[in-house]
Amino acid sequence: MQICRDLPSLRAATAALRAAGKRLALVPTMGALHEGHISLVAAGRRVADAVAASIFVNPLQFNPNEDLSRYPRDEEGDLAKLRSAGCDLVWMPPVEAMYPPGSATVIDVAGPSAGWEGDARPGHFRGVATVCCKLFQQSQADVAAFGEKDWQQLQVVTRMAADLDIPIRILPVPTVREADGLALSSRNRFLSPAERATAPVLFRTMTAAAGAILRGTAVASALAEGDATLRAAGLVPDYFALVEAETLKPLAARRADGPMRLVAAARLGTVRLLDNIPV
Ligand SMILES: Nc1ncnc2c1ncn2[C@@H]1O[C@H](COP(=O)(O)OP(=O)(O)OP(=O)(O)O)[C@@H](O)[C@H]1O
Ligand SMILES: CC(C)(CO)[C@@H](O)C(=O)[O-]
Ligand code: BAL
Repeated sequence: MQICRDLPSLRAATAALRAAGKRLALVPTMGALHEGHISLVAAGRRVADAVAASIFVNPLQFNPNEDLSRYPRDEEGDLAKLRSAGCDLVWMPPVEAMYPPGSATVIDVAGPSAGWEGDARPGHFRGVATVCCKLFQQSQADVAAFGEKDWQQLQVVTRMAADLDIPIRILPVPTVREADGLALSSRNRFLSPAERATAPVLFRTMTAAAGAILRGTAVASALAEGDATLRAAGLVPDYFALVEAETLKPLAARRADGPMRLVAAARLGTVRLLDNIPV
């Protein structure tokens, strides 16, 4: 497994793969890797000949009041996991290599960036879209794997790549969950044992609300009941909503003309849990 920390060495490594006729899959991450990330590497391996993972905690997608400084980092553990997952290349640039002095270009994706995470974390998707566009250009990958766990991010990145005519396929990968339903996330390590025991209520409540909507319960009452269940369990929801799957536009009633998604974010102690399921 080759480790690249500067752009010339990444370019040389990917050029060699292309010269050998290999298709490259990119797995963008912020490190602190878990089985969710490893499933992205496995998905990449299924559709390409080589997999490059990036590890970069992107300051541009954090607000000043957010948890950039306490974002978990574990370079040694991450590299060991990627090696045993069969990853071929790791791109881990320092911040100055990603954003050299004088950098002045950002990417704003309207449409799916609006609302939900876009409201809760102003500027977040500008940072995500900008760094993903740079990662696509730097790696020249054929495919990029993204987890469905960050559903809105997946739609923003898909829209951005299409709008900017970037020749890359965005590959969605299903959410990996603990046995009790909690979606794996690097931030779960900050849950206390009591909070960890409570956390699966989010997935259970979403599943119940999706079932109620499919059985014909009015969308507003299914969502209100879900919100109340979360609050009763000690979570503080930022949102609990039914949306059009691709545009993230809120739905006040079931749609018959395309896929729907239930999206939710809720705070539990100092941790913000994020999840979504199809309806
Ligand atoms: N449980 C999961 N199942 C599938 N993919 C996941 C899962 N968790 C994260 N991913 C995907 O891994 C990629 C990198 O995500 P990231 O490094 O932010 O991990 P994370 O665990 O979501 O961390 P955090 O939520 O604390 O930021 C994204 O495409 C994300 O959707
Ligand atoms: C896609 C990503 C690696 C961009 O920094 C990040 O938002 C993440 O880890 O989901
Ligand atoms: N998974 C999205 C990365 C972030 O929380 O900033």
